[in-house]
Amino acid sequence: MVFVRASNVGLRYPIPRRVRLRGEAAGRVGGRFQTSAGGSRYVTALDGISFELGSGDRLGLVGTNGAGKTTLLKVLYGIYEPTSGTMETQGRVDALFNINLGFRAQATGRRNIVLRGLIAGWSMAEIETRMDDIIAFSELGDFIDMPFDTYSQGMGARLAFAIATGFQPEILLMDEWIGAGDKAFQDKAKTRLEAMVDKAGIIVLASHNDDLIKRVCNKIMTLENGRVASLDAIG
Ligand SMILES: Nc1ncnc2c1ncn2[C@@H]1O[C@H](COP(=O)(O)OP(=O)(O)OP(=O)(O)O)[C@@H](O)[C@H]1O
Repeated sequence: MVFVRASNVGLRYPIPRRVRLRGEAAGRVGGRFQTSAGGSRYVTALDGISFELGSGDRLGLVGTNGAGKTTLLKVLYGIYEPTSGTMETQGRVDALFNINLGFRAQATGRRNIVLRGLIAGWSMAEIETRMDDIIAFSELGDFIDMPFDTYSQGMGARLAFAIATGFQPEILLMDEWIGAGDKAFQDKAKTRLEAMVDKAGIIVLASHNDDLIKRVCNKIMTLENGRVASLDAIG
């Protein structure tokens, strides 16, 4: 069974001692500055976040700059442990929220496919059987044997998307990366995402693009300064 369960999740980033804050009025963007009883200072990026997702759910994360969307994706992916509350996920998770994350710059596209497959827990034989499909979907042709750091942003995005979906994650986490692909690729990517959802996966998509959210998602969560302002079904 595939699920995501967030219970009262909080995440605080420590503020280095050398940083001097001059007490400006609270801004419209970002998390909240807080000071603990012991005098340590934090940016509270997530505060009391609770929600549950099951098979076929596609959650759109929206909110102003600094509202906590990327931080929530990172907690979901396991990059950060919540500083309070619990985040439980069941299912194979892959992420597409920083195109360069998890790629070896000097390795070829082909080698990166192998490395990502191994990290996701697939055997070499299983990786080989998916390799042609991933390369074909990326449309990189001979560029697949060029080093990753020679790719344009959109080419990197194509490979990242082809890999993340090619290894059939059950939970796919994404942000604005999709804007990096050209129009033809975005259409193709959307069709592939829909097919993935049909197989009863979970998608969490953080975006400022309302159209994209409406096309892909069935739930929408608005974050405000790290808190859930609303969580609604759409569609
Ligand atoms: N490494 C860090 N150290 C300190 N504060 C951080 C760090 N990373 C993020 N923050 C803060 O956490 C808050 C939430 O940031 P986050 O990147 O999650 O926002 P976001 O909703 O994804 O924003 P955007 O729409 O601009 O991408 C912001 O106030 C940001 O300054």
